Amino acid sequence: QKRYDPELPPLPEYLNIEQSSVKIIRLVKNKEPLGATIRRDDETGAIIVARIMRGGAADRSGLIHSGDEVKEVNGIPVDDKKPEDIIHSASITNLFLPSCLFCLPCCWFVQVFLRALFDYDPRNDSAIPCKEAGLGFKKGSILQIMSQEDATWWQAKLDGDANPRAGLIPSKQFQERIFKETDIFSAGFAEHLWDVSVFFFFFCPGPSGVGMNELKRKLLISDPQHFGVTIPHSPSPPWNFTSFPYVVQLFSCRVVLSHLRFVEYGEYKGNYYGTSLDTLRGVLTKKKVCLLDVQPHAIKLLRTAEFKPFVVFVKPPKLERLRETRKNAKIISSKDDKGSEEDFQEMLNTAEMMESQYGHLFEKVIVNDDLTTAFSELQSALKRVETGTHWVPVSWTHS
Ligand SMILES: Nc1ncnc2c1ncn2[C@@H]1O[C@H](COP(=O)(O)OP(=O)(O)OP(=O)(O)O)[C@@H](O)[C@H]1O
Repeated sequence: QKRYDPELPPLPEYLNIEQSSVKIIRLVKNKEPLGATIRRDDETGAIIVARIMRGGAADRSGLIHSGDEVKEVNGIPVDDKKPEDIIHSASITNLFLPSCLFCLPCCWFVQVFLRALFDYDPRNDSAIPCKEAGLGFKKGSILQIMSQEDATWWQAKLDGDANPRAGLIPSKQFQERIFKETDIFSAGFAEHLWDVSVFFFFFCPGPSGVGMNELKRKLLISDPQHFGVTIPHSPSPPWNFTSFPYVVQLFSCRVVLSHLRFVEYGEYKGNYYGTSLDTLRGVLTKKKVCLLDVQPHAIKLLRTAEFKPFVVFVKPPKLERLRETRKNAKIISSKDDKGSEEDFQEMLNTAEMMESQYGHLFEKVIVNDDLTTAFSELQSALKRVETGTHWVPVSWTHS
C-alpha cells in the first residue's frame, strides 16, 4: 500500500565525485552515543572515522567503517569544524565517503578475557583519543576484549555488563610501556582467562607472624578429611646441602633446590629443609585440598595446570589493630617473645612489598584483624572456589 523507499537528500553539488562511491547514512539518534571516534587527517585535513566501537550504534548499523571520510553532518559541510564539535552535534544525517567500496565483514571472533591489574579512569588519561569513548575499570575487573585491531587502544567490555557497546582501553603493550616509564612495578593485565570450575589446591603466603599457621590449623581441624598439609623434609644424600661447604648463601641453595623442584626451603640448626613438588602431589593424590604457605616467589613455580593453586594473601591489619589484637601473641623475633613495635613494622613493610610485587598473583586478600572473622572469610572463599565457577589462566584449560 505504501512505498518505503528511502527519501534521501540530493547529493550536494560541491561533491565532485561519483555517486556510487558515496554513502548517505541516516541514523536516528537517541540517548545512545554514535559509538565512533573521528580524527582530522594531518595531511589532507579531512575528517576521518578513526574507529568504530564494537556493539555501538554505528557498528550495529553496519554502515560506517573506520577510514570513512565524513563530508557533511545535518546538511552542513564539516570542513571547517573541529572533530569535537562534530561528535557532540545532535547529528541525525551524516554523509560519508567510504574509504573502500568493499568493506570486508568481520566474520571471525575469538573470545579473549583479561583480568585488569590496575585501576583505570579514562577521565584522568590525557593520552586517550576520546575520553567519552573510554571504559573505566578497577583492578581485578574481568574485561572481554572486543577488538585488538588498534595496537594502542583496544576495545573492551566489562564482563557481565548488559551494555552492548565496547569502550576504549589502553592495550597491554601500551600500558606496560607507560608503567615502565612511570616505574610502576606490576604488569598491565593478567594472561587470558576463561571460566572454568575446577580447583584442587590452595595456599596462603604472607609475611612471617601474620597468622598463617593459625588459619591453617583452624582449617585442618574444621575438616581433617578434606584438607591436608605437607611435611618438610631434608634432602637425602647426595643432595645433602650441609655437606656442601660452599653452600653458605641462601641464594646458591635456592638455585640448587629449585633444580630439584623444591617449593620452599629453609635452614634449621645447620640443616636445610624443604617441601618438594612430590610431597604436594602426595597430598593431592589423597584427593585432599593441600594447604601450603610459601614465599610469593614460589607461586610462579606452582601456578600450573597441574596444581591449579588458589592463592590467598593473608595480610596484617593497621598498626593500631596489630598492637591491640596481638597483645598476647607470640610473634617472631622479639626477645620477650611478644610482638614488638619493630616486628609489627617489619610485618607491615613486608606485606606492602609483597602486595606491590606479587599482588597480581593473589586471588584473594584477607586482612587478619580479628582471627574469627578472618577464618570465616577464608572458609567461605574456599567454599566458593570449590563449588562455584572461577576465572583461571587459559593455559590451565589445555591440559
Ligand atoms: N588475628 C589474630 N589475633 C590475635 N593473635 C593472632 C592473630 N593471628 C595470629 N595470631 C597470633 O600471632 C602469632 C603468630 O601467628 P602464626 O604462628 O600463625 O603466624 P605465621 O604467619 O604462621 O608465622 P611464621 O610464618 O613466622 O610461622 C601466634 O601467637 C598467633 O596465635
